[in-house]
Amino acid sequence: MEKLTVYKRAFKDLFKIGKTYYILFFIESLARYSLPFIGYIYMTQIVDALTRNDMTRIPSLIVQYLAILLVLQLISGWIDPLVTHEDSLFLRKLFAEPNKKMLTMHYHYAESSEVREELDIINRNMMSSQSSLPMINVRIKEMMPGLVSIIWGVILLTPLFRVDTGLLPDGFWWMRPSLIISVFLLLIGISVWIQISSSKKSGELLKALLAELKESNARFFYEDGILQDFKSGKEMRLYDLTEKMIENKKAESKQTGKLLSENYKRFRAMMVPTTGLFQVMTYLTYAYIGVLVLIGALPVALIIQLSSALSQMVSALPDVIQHGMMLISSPDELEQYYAFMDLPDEEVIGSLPIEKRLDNDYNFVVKNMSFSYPGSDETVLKNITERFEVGKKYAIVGENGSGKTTFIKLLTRLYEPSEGTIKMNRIDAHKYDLREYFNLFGVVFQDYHLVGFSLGQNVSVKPYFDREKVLSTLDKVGLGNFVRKLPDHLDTHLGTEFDDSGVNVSGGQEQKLAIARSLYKDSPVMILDEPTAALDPLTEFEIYQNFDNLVKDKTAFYISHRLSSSKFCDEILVFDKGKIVQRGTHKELVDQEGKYSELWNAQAQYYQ
Ligand SMILES: Nc1ncnc2c1ncn2[C@@H]1O[C@H](COP(=O)(O)OP(=O)(O)OP(=O)(O)O)[C@@H](O)[C@H]1O
Repeated sequence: MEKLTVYKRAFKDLFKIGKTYYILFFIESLARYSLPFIGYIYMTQIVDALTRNDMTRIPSLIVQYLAILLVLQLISGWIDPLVTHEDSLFLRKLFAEPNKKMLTMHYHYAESSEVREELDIINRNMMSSQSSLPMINVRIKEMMPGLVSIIWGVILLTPLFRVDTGLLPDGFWWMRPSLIISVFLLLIGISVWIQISSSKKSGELLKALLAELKESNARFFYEDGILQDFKSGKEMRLYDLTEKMIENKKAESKQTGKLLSENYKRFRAMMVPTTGLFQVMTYLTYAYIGVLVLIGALPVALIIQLSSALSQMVSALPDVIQHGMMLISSPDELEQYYAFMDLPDEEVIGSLPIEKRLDNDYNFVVKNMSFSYPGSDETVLKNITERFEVGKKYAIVGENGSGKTTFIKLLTRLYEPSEGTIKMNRIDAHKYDLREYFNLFGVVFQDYHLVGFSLGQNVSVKPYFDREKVLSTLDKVGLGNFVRKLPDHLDTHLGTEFDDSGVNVSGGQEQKLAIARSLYKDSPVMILDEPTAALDPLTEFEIYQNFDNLVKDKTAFYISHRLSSSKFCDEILVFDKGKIVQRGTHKELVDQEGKYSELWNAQAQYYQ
């Protein structure tokens, strides 16, 4: 993307997300920073009236001035709290954008470590407001007083153009305002150029510095995350990690602080020539205005207006230039931000609606399916061809890393096959609307996540839910009575992060909640990936016994390392190194030579 396009897009996005905030902010800034200039205008007029002995004008000038002052103060006083409120809403929305994107982008990007690292960097950049969209926002805020001063400065300096040049003494032709203003503009141009080149240098220095700090920053935020996560508290205590981490953080903060303050000093040093030049220009212009008044080419009263406008403008200029330079100094981060935001979304793929069927007749056929994870050369699934019948229970077994979970990710379309097809009811699965396709599956993954909502909301995944249905689902997984005994029943918060009256459940109970969530969804296909790993043997047995009742006439896939569980399934698929090497009932496979009997016998010997 071209630099200019990136900035245009960034401004557009900022104004889109923070439209109300910016409108209020502009009005408030205009009202607040115009106040002194209104004062200069009226002071000039009052002094002018006094010098002309025109006393009748003075009362009306004072009334006008006070009225305008009151209106402007009322506007800024009334809008100020609104701006603060809108500002915090706007920043929340702005910071949420990349995280929202993470939830809408195609899943394979969201799972890639590179993309997650990019999100981390983008979030860090955003939090520090050193780059990316929040940086532009900060610069706009910082530039605003200066911009208002410059606009007013230009307006108030216009009387210079009305100077009667005929009054200039002979030989003082060079004092013509047009010439002086041209020299003035030229000097401003030179200062801007000096400032631009020093800002460029400082930008490069800052970039080099940030690159130097990249690793230490990443470690700093990673350790921060661990220190803040109460779940890591057990290990932190038992392995005495807290002290070490705090020491590391102190050392890193010290090093970062030192590097940043050195850079700041260098930056200040670069500013010296520009600030000096602006000062000299100010003095020269004061002298010029003085001479014009002395020779009678300008009314005395205008000294107030011209000199005040000039000093405000000249002191605002270096700031505006500096912030402007900072604003255009980080296109790389913006490009990185937009490369992330432009990753394809899930919705873009597939649009066919899925017929709602009460008989759950959704069948799946996998043909010559192979798969490698994006960016990896390893073929994780190799040429799989299988047909699955509606309403059957399938066990998926195999050693670690044999491809079981990956197969489920492809079946559920979290990933697309690299080769081959998955057909659902004889149509390519990727042609279906993805949201509707996802709804076909109730899944419990190994790394399931429950969130700090109420128990009822966790099971239903909805803010308002059918309490009877949730309780009967919890009964099915053996949690009903536990929840009924809690003082707040289904409204009890899961975990105590946000609510002290919440409940911390055991690993097994969490797993039961995750199973209940997938049952409540009542999808035609159930997938349970290691759903009983944290359950005690008795509960596990109960769940298996009850499995038919739990999944009813749904098609079910059941991944488990405890092979005894596969006995409850109609068929077993045995994965080995990315291939399905055996398929059949437990009875058929256990007596056959092959991977299944090998695994079965290996496990059985521990129970003899
Ligand atoms: N996101 C990923 N990116 C790259 N490779 C991956 C990713 N997830 C899994 N793999 C690799 O794919 C292979 C199969 O992994 P998968 O999780 O499907 O195995 P599994 O049979 O479910 O294992 P386990 O029994 O340990 O859960 C492994 O070699 C794993 O390292």
